[in-house]
Amino acid sequence: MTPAARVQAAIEILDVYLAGKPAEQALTGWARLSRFAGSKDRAAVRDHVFDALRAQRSLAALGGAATGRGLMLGACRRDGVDPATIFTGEGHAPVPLAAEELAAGHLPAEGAEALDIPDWLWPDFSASLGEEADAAARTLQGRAPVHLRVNLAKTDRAAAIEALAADGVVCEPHPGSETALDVTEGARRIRNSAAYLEGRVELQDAASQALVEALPLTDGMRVLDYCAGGGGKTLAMGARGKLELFAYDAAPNRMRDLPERAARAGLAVEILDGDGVARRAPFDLVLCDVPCSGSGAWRRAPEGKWRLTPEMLDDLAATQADILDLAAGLLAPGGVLAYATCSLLTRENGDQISGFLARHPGWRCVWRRSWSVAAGTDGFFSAHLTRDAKAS
Ligand SMILES: C[S@@+](CC[C@H](N)C(=O)[O-])C[C@H]1O[C@@H](n2cnc3c(N)ncnc32)[C@H](O)[C@@H]1O
Repeated sequence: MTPAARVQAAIEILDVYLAGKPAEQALTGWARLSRFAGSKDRAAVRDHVFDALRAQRSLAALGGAATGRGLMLGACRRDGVDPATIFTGEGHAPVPLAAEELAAGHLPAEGAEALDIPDWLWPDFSASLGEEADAAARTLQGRAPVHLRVNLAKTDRAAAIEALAADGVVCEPHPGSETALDVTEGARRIRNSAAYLEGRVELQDAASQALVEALPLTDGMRVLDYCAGGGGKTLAMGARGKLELFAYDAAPNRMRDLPERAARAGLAVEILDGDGVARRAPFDLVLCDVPCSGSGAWRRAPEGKWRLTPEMLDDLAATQADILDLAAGLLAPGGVLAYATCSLLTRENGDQISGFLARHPGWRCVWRRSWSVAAGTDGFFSAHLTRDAKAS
């Protein structure tokens, strides 16, 4: 495919997304009908689509329309590419721009539009991040780094770097965590590398790893990952010591790959349903990596930024509080309730902790930390809560 044909494919996919289909499904639908597209074409089209989604609002302003063509025209204008070289109408290129399209478009207004944050969220976003708000929003307009977690139960960082390099994946240690690698070249080869296939490394953001590194885990502990999802943090916890590991998720289907991933990592994880959680309680540590806005990870999942509504945020906040209240009842005396989000919003972070402490006298927060996207990781928040011995 020519560069212009790739842009035309992105335009078509973006139109399907803008009509309401999730971007991944729109991409898969296009790929199915486009057997002629090679792997480089597919990767380039995907990059166009996700680059446009991260900056959907500002590109629509620059391109004069919230359509596939408007977004890709906005991208040309933003990147200093002459649109006439792409919108040529030759072969599979986008048809030439009409006079109205050429005349449309404006510089995005300073603030939420230029920074690609929904208007309704901007007050919350800027209050949560203070002086860092603009820089964080700008970071979220760009691509996310690719990080790996070295499974210390199987190898060490230096050996993992060497093994990955042999398969064309170039990495360097990431300062955010002792297990983290920053992939600087060859990210698309990771899934076929021997180190990945043999469970010596896993894909995981460095802040996720640091959050698990901070958990007070010691051998023999009974640990429940209460919102386990795909189990990224379950496995990271398992690599930290000889734990009795349990995983639960309200959507059990999300844990479907966990047994295979655990086996690859050399770990045993008992998957529980709701009754199983009650039966196997109490636990020494319960990690609640709760459902959230995902605002700290909007570089990876930019659709979340545009699909989030005030009502969804209200529902998420209520669920987060419910999960904390329920998980508190699953702990053994002296146990630790660990809360985590990949959110940048105070409402989902510090406010949840103060709300919990207000509802549960006798509990205190013994540790908390935020990770900013400016530090080259996803944005995360985590806090550890425990109950005073007298109150147990
Ligand atoms: C942020 S994701 C977890 C990601 C996962 N810990 C990881 O590291 O890959 C949040 C998870 O919480 C689950 N969830 C949502 N509501 C829940 C609830 N009320 N109780 C338990 N899990 C819930 C979702 O299905 C989702 O998988």
